[in-house]
Amino acid sequence: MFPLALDLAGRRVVAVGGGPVSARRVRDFLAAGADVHVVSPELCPELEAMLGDLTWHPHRYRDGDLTGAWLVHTATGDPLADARVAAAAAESRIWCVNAGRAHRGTAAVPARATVETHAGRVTVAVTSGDPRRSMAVRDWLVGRLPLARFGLLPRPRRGSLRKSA
Ligand SMILES: C[C@@]1(CC(=O)O)c2cc3[nH]c(cc4nc(cc5[nH]c(cc(n2)[C@H]1CCC(=O)O)[C@@](C)(CC(=O)O)[C@@H]5CCC(=O)O)C(CC(=O)O)=C4CCC(=O)O)c(CCC(=O)O)c3CC(=O)O
Ligand SMILES: NC(=O)C1=CN([C@@H]2O[C@H](COP(=O)(O)OP(=O)(O)OC[C@H]3O[C@@H](n4cnc5c(N)ncnc54)[C@H](O)[C@@H]3O)[C@@H](O)[C@H]2O)C=CC1
Repeated sequence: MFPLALDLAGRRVVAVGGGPVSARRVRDFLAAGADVHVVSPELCPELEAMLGDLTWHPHRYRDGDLTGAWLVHTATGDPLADARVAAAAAESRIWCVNAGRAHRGTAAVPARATVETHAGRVTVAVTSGDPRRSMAVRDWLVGRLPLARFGLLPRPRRGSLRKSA
């Protein structure tokens, strides 16, 4: 895997599936300023609460739903549906996170944490292929960041050390 930082601002991200895993990632896509479209016949309460900030397509995934997307995320709980989404994304050369099957997508979400400093945000991202290990390494690293060594001052405010996941 090759780590990249994506500028999602104003860009269409299509999330297929309306459950808690989709909700967790959609929350962060929205925080990054993405134009989020959710394709799912139903939404969990966390996604319902975000309805004012996203476009909901209330049906099961079908051909054409990925049109215009820069990034696709699929978490339907149905391996066949996820595989269909991932295959359509690959066909159109759109990066796709397949949350149900790590090795059937073309991208993965690393464990992340953002520290606010006087000079802006510093984000730590860890990927290892094993989410629990990545979370543990992320927690260890971010708890020990020697900001002063880099001439940075922590900017203490509510949520200044935010695990984004
Ligand atoms: C490959 C990857 C692809 C992708 O991006 O989706 C992937 C795949 C899978 N995750 C699964 C399970 C869980 N994942 C989490 C949590 C996180 N998962 C994240 C990333 C990734 N998960 C990508 C790898 C990134 C890397 O390289 O490390 C984190 C780091 C980032 C984020 O989500 O933002 C986030 C940290 C949240 C935080 O920071 O707090 C938890 C814990 C929880 O939910 O509390 C569980 C339950 C575990 C348990 O129960 O033990 C399953 C099995 C599903 C099943 O079997 O049903 C698969 C599928 C598979 O492995 O095939
Ligand atoms: N990558 C990760 O970090 C993690 C991944 N998972 C995996 O993510 C997947 C989803 O998990 P949850 O959100 O808990 O599942 P869930 O079953 O609660 O939600 C699935 C959602 O997808 C919708 N859906 C089902 N078929 C669809 C289709 N054909 N088109 C569009 N939407 C469809 C459902 O209506 C529901 O809203 C599971 O495969 C789970 O194993 C679970 C934990 C963490």
